[in-house]
Amino acid sequence: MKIGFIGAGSMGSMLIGAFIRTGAMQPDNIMVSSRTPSKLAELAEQYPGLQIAASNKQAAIGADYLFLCIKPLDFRRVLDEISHALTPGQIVISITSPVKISSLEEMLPCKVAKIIPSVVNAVGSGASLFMWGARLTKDDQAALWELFSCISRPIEILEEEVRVASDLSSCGPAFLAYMLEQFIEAATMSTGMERETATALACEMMLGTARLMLELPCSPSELQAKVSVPGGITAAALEVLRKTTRGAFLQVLYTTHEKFAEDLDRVDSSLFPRERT
Ligand SMILES: NC(=O)C1=CN([C@@H]2O[C@H](COP(=O)(O)OP(=O)(O)OC[C@H]3O[C@@H](n4cnc5c(N)ncnc54)[C@H](O)[C@@H]3O)[C@@H](O)[C@H]2O)C=CC1
Ligand SMILES: O=C(O)[C@@H]1CCC=N1
Repeated sequence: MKIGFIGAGSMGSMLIGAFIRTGAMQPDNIMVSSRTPSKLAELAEQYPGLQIAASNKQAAIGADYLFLCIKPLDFRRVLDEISHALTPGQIVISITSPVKISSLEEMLPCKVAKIIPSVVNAVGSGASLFMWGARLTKDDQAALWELFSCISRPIEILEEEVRVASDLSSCGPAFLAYMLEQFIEAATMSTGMERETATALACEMMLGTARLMLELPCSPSELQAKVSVPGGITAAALEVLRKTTRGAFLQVLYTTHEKFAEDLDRVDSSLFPRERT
């Protein structure tokens, strides 16, 4: 078994670490290439046995799975380097939303899957968003599903809904971290509570809130009702929160979708410069 990774930034390193820690991958089976050599040295030191590739092509040759953990506008260069080294039986996994499966299948001779991870997969939590390329067999799909089950909850989505799904699953941790930051800041500023205490309370609360909604299960409104004693403190404060944040997430989604539409155009022009511009 050979597993190649191209790109060892935030997501490449996260996936390698999570797969190794859960025993889903052995370091000896992994070969990584990246534009940033310091990241590669760090990974090799952290996971003895992991191999550093001299080039992207070397990481690609003979890999059963090849993860492309690079940004959308880096795809053209990397695909040009590796496309001739790939064969039909290999599986390329792209983790980036604006590069379409159809584009990858047009440019590569192998099978393709698009799987969007989330930073929270680092702790075996969160979802991974699955979109299948046309060349994958049922066995390929089952094997990828099992692999990602070790670090996340795989959820199949339509490629057309990748933006909103990524907003919830992959951008979401940043959005909620921002809101927690505001909550913690308010607690420490207004009462003088230690930041460490406020942070621990807020994090445990967030973890428990999500678990309760999934495990009980209950809807967000049911959970609000459970906590809000009639005429009590939470109900009064929720009114303030509703007024001050109304429409905030519609604005957030409007922003991500607008940026995504621009990215799709830029990626398409970079992948197919003559044909489609
Ligand atoms: N950061 C996140 O939470 C998530 C990111 N993604 C997607 O994952 C992709 C990677 O994101 P990050 O890891 O956060 O970015 P990053 O900037 O941390 O890492 C990108 C890596 O690609 C390497 N690279 C660039 N050009 C290269 C080339 N020609 N050859 C070899 N390596 C090259 C860079 O050296 C860098 O290590 C992006 O497309 C992003 O949209 C998806 C889900 C979540
Ligand atoms: O901010 C970004 O563009 C990436 C996509 C999903 C999460 N991070």
